[in-house]
Amino acid sequence: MSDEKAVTIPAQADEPRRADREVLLKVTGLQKHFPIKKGLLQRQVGAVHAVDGLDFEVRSGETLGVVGESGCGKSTMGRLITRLLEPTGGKVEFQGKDITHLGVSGMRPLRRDVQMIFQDPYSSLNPRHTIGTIVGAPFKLQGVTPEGGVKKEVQRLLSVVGLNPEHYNRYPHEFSGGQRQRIGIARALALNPKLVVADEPVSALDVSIQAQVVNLLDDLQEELGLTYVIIAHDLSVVRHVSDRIAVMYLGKIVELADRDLLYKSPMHPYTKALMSAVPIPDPRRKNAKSERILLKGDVPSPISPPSGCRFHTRCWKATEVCRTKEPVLVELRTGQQVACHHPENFADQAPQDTVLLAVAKEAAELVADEVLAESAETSAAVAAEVASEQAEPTEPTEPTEPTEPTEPTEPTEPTEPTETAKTEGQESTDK
Ligand SMILES: Nc1ncnc2c1ncn2[C@@H]1O[C@H](COP(=O)(O)OP(=O)(O)OP(=O)(O)O)[C@@H](O)[C@H]1O
Repeated sequence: MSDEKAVTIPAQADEPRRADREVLLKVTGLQKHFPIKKGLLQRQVGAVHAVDGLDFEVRSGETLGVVGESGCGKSTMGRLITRLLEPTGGKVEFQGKDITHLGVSGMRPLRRDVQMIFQDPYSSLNPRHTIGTIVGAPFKLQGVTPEGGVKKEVQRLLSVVGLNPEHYNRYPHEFSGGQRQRIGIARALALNPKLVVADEPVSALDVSIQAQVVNLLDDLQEELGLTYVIIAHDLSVVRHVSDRIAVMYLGKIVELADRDLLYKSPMHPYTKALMSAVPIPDPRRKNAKSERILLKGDVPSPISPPSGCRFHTRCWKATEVCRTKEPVLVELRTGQQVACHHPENFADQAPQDTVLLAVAKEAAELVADEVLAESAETSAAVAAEVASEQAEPTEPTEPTEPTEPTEPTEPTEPTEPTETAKTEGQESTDK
């Protein structure tokens, strides 16, 4: 079968800048707390804080990658923004319209514009229906008759995703995993959506097929002008397709950055740990020793998340401020927001707080020495680079970043390389 046929469409010239594009999706303070009920009376005894205050926006035509370990709330976030779940708090706006609490009938017209692709192509397709019925179902549900009829349109969609249109009458079991995911993609595209939320679209697939499906999504985006939110637990999946990446930890975004910035100089220690877990073919690192950061234990329970910075129980940089004060997600560098008191590759945001917590010392034992040394070095080097970049414009004495952090009690010294080097050095010696 024609499963892995790639759809190649030339890249579009002079794309508008991201900032000039329409904000398609805007999420403010988004929360989902699943109640925990007990006893005969089903009284609520607690809640799973699956998503606990997300703020981000997605602009038309861009791809936002969302990554994080299992259980950090990625899927719940995906279901909230597609309104398959009702948020507990916060706001979801689509094209400027508040859709947070729209009911079934209110959501109906929007269902055309927002579609979801699911992780498991085996369970998401009804085995008793032909792929013609499956891909044509959205037309039936929405009462839409495409030009030329449903069959013709379904066959067109099948060929768009690289499947043989002649296989219209076949059943899902006759297809491989990669082909089934293509069927799922064809179904999601049927109504010509604006936003597609793909929840781990390739993680159930064989590694050899993953790249083909990711490339297909990429090609379709260019051809159809789609906007994606792609959820993955693995940074390698989102690396090549995302414009920006949000890193989630225990229901929160800890870092949200332009893809290149994130890979070049991750700021949150959690991002750095996630990245070090993925072998990245980087020629500059080919002679480097193993830089793996092993994270201690599992993600803590979202029923009672840790105080302050939720990552402090596993972070090798955690100090008292991390335990007591929740860091705010702020734009420390243009295009890079981070919620951390002691970011990597940047000036310390709480330089006065240098005594490591006991858990941090334990966590540091799992971090390779090279990483700890590199942490100190790169922070100094990047801060120096930032300082020299900022020295180039006409006002060489102006040290401020374009966007000011909103945290008023945390005065930052983003461009002071010696401060970073000193703080990082202090931390290293503290260990
Ligand atoms: N319907 C539900 N009722 C109660 N708790 C839930 C429900 N759905 C998800 N959770 C919990 O919310 C937390 C976040 O789950 P979610 O599936 O969103 O995480 P995830 O990052 O997508 O993980 P995975 O990659 O394993 O799917 C988990 O602790 C999960 O057990």
